Amino acid sequence: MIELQGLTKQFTNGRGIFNVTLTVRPGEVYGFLGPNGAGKSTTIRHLMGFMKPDQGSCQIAGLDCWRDAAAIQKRVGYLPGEISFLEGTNGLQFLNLLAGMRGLKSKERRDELIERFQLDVKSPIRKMSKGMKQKLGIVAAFMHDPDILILDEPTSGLDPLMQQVFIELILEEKNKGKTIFMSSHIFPEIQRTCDRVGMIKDGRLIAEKNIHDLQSEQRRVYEVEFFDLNNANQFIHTGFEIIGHNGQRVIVSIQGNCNAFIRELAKYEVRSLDIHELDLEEIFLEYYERKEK
Ligand SMILES: Nc1ncnc2c1ncn2[C@@H]1O[C@H](COP(=O)(O)OP(=O)(O)OP(=O)(O)O)[C@@H](O)[C@H]1O
Repeated sequence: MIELQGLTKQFTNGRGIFNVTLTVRPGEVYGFLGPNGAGKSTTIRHLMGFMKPDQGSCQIAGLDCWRDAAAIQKRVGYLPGEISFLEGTNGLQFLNLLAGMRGLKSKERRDELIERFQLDVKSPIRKMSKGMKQKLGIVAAFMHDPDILILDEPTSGLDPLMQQVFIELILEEKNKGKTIFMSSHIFPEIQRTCDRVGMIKDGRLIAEKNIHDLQSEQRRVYEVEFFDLNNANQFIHTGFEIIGHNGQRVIVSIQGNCNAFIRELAKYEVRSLDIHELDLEEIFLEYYERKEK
């Protein structure tokens, strides 16, 4: 549904995106992760046809993002990273203007979204807070019920309650079979909504993972407290990766299958066992660190 093929854009300062190739399948929610300045917005601007690639191409639903930009902008629900609004309008006037441009007749979906996000649409846009403007941008992106959504840091500026409302909206859209590409810094929302994640760093896609694979290949950290100090001392020489040891307490890191570890542990009297599962943020940092070595 969304295809990027060797997408490259180098700015005069040498920064940009380089040879980005990825595919988002119909009905998939794809999370695009990366630190500040990694190239997420630049990639998204190419998808929306606002930038012409130096090399490579991108397509949405068979349309070329640069050549067929107008058709893409009409079809796709887009939330920019930084939204520019028309001066002197209020929220409702802005939404009406967009609805007019899209030839949108029904106001039902729009009003439902306004209600959900508790948006005061009568308020002049210049008086709106960052979060209010973000909610207005979300309503604008979703109100024409598009089957493809491209969202640049969609929850930026939203409070935790509204982040939750947003996650529920994404899950609903996903159930309806929508194709969603979204960039984010916020790991729990990616973890809860996305099927696959791509990680971009310095303009290059450094990893692409199915969210379940990412979770299953992840490392777990076990904190074991033995009854007997001798047992603890014995255990640390059995070949497992020990990342901490203090008296009867031993901290062990296990990648993947934990059977051998459980079998070894069963030989001792154990007072307590705590398991710490790395969350997506920690996994992501591990990936970055590995790539740096
Ligand atoms: N028009 C431009 N001219 C020159 N450099 C640019 C331009 N747009 C982006 N860049 C540079 O390209 C790199 C990628 O920027 P981009 O905005 O795509 O990053 P991002 O991943 O969206 O970051 P953030 O999370 O901070 O929004 C940055 O180093 C940025 O300074």
